[in-house]
This record gives sequence, C-alpha cells and structure tokens, in this order.
Amino acid sequence: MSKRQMHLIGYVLAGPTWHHYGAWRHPESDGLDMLDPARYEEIARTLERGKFDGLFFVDFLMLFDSYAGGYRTNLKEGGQQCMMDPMQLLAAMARVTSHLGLASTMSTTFYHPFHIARAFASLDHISKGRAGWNVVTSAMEREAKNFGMDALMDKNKRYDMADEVLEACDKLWRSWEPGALVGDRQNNVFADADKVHYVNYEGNYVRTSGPLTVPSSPQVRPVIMQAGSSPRGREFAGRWAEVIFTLQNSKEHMQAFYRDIKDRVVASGRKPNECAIVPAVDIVLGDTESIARERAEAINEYASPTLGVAEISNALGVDMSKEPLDKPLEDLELTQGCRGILDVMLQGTKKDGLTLGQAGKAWATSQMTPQLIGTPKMIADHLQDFFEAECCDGFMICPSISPGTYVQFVKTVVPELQRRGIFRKQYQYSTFRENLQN
Ligand SMILES: Cc1cc2nc3c(=O)[nH]c(=O)nc-3n(C[C@H](O)[C@H](O)[C@H](O)COP(=O)(O)O)c2cc1C
Repeated sequence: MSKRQMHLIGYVLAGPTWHHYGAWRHPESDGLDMLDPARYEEIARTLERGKFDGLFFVDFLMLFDSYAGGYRTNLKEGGQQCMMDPMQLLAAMARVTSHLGLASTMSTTFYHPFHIARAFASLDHISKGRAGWNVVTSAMEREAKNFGMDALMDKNKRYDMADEVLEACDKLWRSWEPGALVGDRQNNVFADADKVHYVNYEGNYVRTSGPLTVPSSPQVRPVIMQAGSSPRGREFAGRWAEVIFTLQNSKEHMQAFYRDIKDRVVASGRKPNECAIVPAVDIVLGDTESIARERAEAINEYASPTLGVAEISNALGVDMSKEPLDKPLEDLELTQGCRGILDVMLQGTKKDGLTLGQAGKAWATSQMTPQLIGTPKMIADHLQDFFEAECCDGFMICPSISPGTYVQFVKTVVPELQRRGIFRKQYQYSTFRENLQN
C-alpha cells in the first residue's frame, strides 16, 4: 500500500510583510514589489514547480489600527497589510500555472453570497477547477466601519450568518446543472433553460433568488478553507471546511487540535480525509545548521517587538500600547477581541512565561508558530515527525523571506520529502479538490 501523502499550502499576502514582520527590510526580500502582479505570478510558478497543493491569500479589509490609536506604527514599520484584491491577483496566477490550487480569503460578514458565489465560480472557470475560498467571518471593528456598519455582530451570530452564506452560495453554485450550456449553433440552442434554476434562499441573515449568472464550474464549488479556533469556529469548520489552517505552537497542541477537528468532521457525516488540517510552520533554511541559524538570527533582527505588540493588538482588537513591555502576558486582562488567537498566544506564554515585549518579538518573528531552522534534511525530519505523529495532514508553509524561502524549499526540502515517499512527485489530478483528497 502506498504511503499517506502530505499536503502543502503556501501562505501569501498582497503586502510587504507576511508571517515575519520586518522581513521586507531584508535585502533579498521582494516585499517592496507588493503591487506588481509579476511577483505573485513568480511565486505561483515556484510553488507549482514544488508540486504544492495550492496557495492562499490572507486578506483583511482595513489598515490595522488597534495600536496607539491609529495605523501609524503598522504603516511606518511595514506590518501586515493587504494592499490589493487577491481575486484579481489569483486570476493572473491562474494564467501562468495549470495544477496549483488558488485560494483567497473572503468575508461572509461583508460580502453578499451572490457576489461570493459569482467571484469564486469565475475563478474556478479561469483556473479550470483550482479555486479555493478561505471563509472568514471577520473580527475587526474597523472592517465593519469600512462597510458602513456601526459595530460587528457578536462572534456566534457571525458564524450563524456564515452558515447561511455557505448554504446560499452552495445553492447558487448548483443553480446551473452541468450540461446546461449547449452551444448548438445549428439548432439555435445556446443553453438549456430547463437546467438552470432559481434558488430562492431565505435565511435569517441572507436572501438570494438566483440563478447565478455563471454556469456550473469544474469543481462546482471551490475548495472551502477555514481557520476558526473558537468552539463555534471549530463547529463551523467541522461542517464545511476541506482545509483547516491553524496556528499551534507545539506538537501536543497540534495533536489535540487534530483529534478534535477530525471528530467534528466525522460527527458532521463526512469522511476524515475530506478535511486536511494544515498547521502553519515558518521555515528558515541553510546548507548547514550553522548557516541556517546565522540566517535566522539575521532575519529575526528585523522583527521589532513594538511592531509585534502592535500586531498582537491588531489580532486581538485591543490596544496594548499602554501596557509595559515587561508585563507577563498572562497578567493582561482581556475580555474582548479574538479569543482564538489569544489562546494560541497563551499556549506560548504558559510554556515559556513570556512578557508582552517577548511575546511581541515572537509574534513578529513567526506569529508564535514553530520557526523551523535547519538544513533541508532537518526540516524534512521535523515535517515528517509532525505528519506521522498525527499532528496534521500537511502544512501551511510560511516563508521567512519571500521569494527566497519558497525557492529554497522547493529546490531542497520537496525532493527530500519525495525521496521519503510522503509527498507527490507529479500532480495526479487537475483540480484542487482531487489533489487534496487523494
Ligand atoms: C492561519 C490563519 C490565517 C487567517 N487568515 C485570516 C484572513 O486572511 N482574514 C481574516 O479576516 N481572518 C483570518 N484568520 C482569522 C480566522 O478566520 C479566525 O477569525 C481566527 O482564527 C479566530 O478564530 P475564531 O473566529 O473561531 O475565534 C486567520 C487565522 C489563521 C489561524
């Protein structure tokens, strides 16, 4: 019997900084090309050369401004910013690749299901069956204000609404039966209208009549991705998600998360392999261990604790600019914000007893996910160990530097994983979903 195969997803953001805040300052970084589509096309080509399952764009609909009353620190120091619409970049990436899955984040709170369904069905056609949607409910008050709302709904309601948006989108994607497009010039039959249907979806939060304007696409619906970590987020993921991203900072936490989500997937009537769980890992590579360590040190020099604390403030939606940097993170009183992310950070502090300043530095370095530093063989050992210890089905690979880490990873770590028989040598399938589930 052939060995279980690992799945790899690349982490991409249309901005200067990805997981490693400050990496844009490194002389080898392409961070300043964030507005150039050629940057993203090149990343897509690289990941496809490495036979990655896919990549996904993080997206937030705001400039982060929870720290010190504004966006000054985040903008000045080049923190996380989503400077272009990922759907348009994905269309460009689709045209230079043929197998790589192409996914974007889109918010169920701010976009109407008709818009979402139309955008992803179009991407699925453009990419010939490689579209993916990272479903987020959005947790930032500023995003709500950007969309004309006074405040965000509470988290449980946002997830209730997300369930409805998914149901409505699913109906819209199926509103054209396969084969509805006929294209018979002889008999003047462009489409078979009997195979196109109104959906008339009526929920408590969303309504849509349909049909969609876009004919049924190769995957019918995009691969659904999700990253919820609260109990309600996990319940949602168990029902819908085909890929789950997670930030976990130790093997034990990864294993507990893995078991919990797989149980939820099965409880929702799905097979465990219908949902791939991919924790984030940050990678720093070198030909020898000492070169890799020197490289990590040089890159991590650029990670500023202040920007890290600003980004923690953004992640939690709570301004921490007045808190002393030497205050233990566990002593902070937090009652609102993004609880799932706080839990991930607390995992780190419980283990290491970090202060806020140290947490800022760690967050700026890798958002507290494991930063794997070493030779290609050492990195492959780590990944294989996590993979075989039932921590995950694969990884979301976060490059310390774009595009260098991806280029090195594809050239050196991927062949090592392939030699071990735990990662594909060739794509077997043409759609994102088939590559993920087989
Ligand atoms: C790896 C990862 C990527 C994420 N990407 C986004 C994103 O692009 N946009 C967004 O609004 N939220 C993003 N989130 C936040 C999640 O959607 C979710 O709100 C968060 O993990 C908290 O989970 P909860 O809502 O269940 O508490 C991401 C989370 C993780 C772990």
